[in-house]
Amino acid sequence: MTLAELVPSVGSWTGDRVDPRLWPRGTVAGAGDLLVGGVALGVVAARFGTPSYLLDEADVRARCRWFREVLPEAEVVYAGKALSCRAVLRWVGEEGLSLDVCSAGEIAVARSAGFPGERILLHGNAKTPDDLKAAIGWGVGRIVVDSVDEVDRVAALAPAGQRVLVRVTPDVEAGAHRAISTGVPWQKFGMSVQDALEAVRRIAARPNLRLVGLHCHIGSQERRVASYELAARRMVAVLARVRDEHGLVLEELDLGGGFAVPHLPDSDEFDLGGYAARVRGALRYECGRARLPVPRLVVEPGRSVVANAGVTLYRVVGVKGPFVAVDGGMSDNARPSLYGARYHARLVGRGSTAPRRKVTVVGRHCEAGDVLAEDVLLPEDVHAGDVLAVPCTGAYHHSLASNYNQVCRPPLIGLRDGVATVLVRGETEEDLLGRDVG
Ligand SMILES: Cc1ncc(COP(=O)(O)O)c(C=O)c1O
Ligand SMILES: N[C@@H](CCCC[NH3+])C(=O)O
Repeated sequence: MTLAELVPSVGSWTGDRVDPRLWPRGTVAGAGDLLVGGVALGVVAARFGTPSYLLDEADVRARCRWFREVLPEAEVVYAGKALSCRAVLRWVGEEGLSLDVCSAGEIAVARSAGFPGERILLHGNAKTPDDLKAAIGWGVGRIVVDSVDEVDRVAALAPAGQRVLVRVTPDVEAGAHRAISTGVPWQKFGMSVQDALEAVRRIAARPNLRLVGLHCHIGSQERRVASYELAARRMVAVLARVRDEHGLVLEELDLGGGFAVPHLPDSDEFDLGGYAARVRGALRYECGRARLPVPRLVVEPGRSVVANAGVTLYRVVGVKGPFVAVDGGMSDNARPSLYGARYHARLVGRGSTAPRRKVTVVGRHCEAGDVLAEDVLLPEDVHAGDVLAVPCTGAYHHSLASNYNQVCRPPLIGLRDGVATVLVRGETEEDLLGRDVG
């Protein structure tokens, strides 16, 4: 499907304003529809059905370049848990990013995409023997050790010279929700400074392991640059203790990801320029004070690479009072129910001059909490059969999708230069029944 086939008059695509922070860059409104990646959303809904996840390739690539340009001194590692499929891994790999994985399954996708093992980091608080074997089988560059007793498990399987990092909990409270705050002592990831020093001691005693750095990830959907700056300062203090107590000067400092993305119109983008300046300054200052060389910075963005490049299309099934019910829900977007996340929605595929009213877009699942978007303004004449587009759905939607109520998971459609391509096909009832062998 080409742009020319879809859009008879590109000149008419200049209608109402589309918030460029919320929708994929280059999204154009007009003629009652939105053009994303050069493709009209109403046409995509008709061709591929609903619900469908859409992903703008140019936008994903632009966001990869944004990280590399703003942080030229850093290694940028895409956190594949946000959205992992072969096409996306090829795009981020071509844009020069490394990759963070946390399971044998994610390694299988990376392998199948031909993502070089050398540029992969393995994470996980409970890496199974299969995860470790898959990682080592693909020759992953680095393994991030998450506990003291994991050192022995990694060492038992690792080849000579395996590079490792130690994950530290810097006691910085961050993240938009308790469930995604990962830098504090009361959650399961990483180690206290004391345990990290013990892990360093054990790693140093293992001839096949080479400790190259420390890691922390303070949380997700974090807006405050100051939280990262604090984490950077605390991590340099740990680097200094590793040097003082073990005589090791580590070359890398991985400060993780978690950079917040805008979910609603007019919300701010993460201040990546401010992050670069303040983290850079903090590292220089603290390393100078501790007489340490400034380590190579590693960052691990997931959502900020793919979230706003994604849009989900739903078809309205019915309207009841304030509720507009659609043909998807918590099986394709678990985030409102998991984290109280809020979303925007917009009518696409047809224009409407009807006055707007505040509605709640709800899903089709058997849960009262199956709410996709609260308090959104939609035209009063929205009715069954209409198509709604929900932006900011590229991260942790496809990857968190389920078959709740035996609903099939939607396809993932790539959009680029006016062409829509299936990246991951939608599930069918045959897929569901194929596993049910009892
Ligand atoms: C270790 C690690 N790195 C990076 C990320 C990426 O986070 P986000 O997608 O919020 O950038 C996560 C997930 O929160 C993580 O656990
Ligand atoms: N899945 C979460 C974030 C956790 C990411 C991994 N530590 C989200 O949707 O925001």
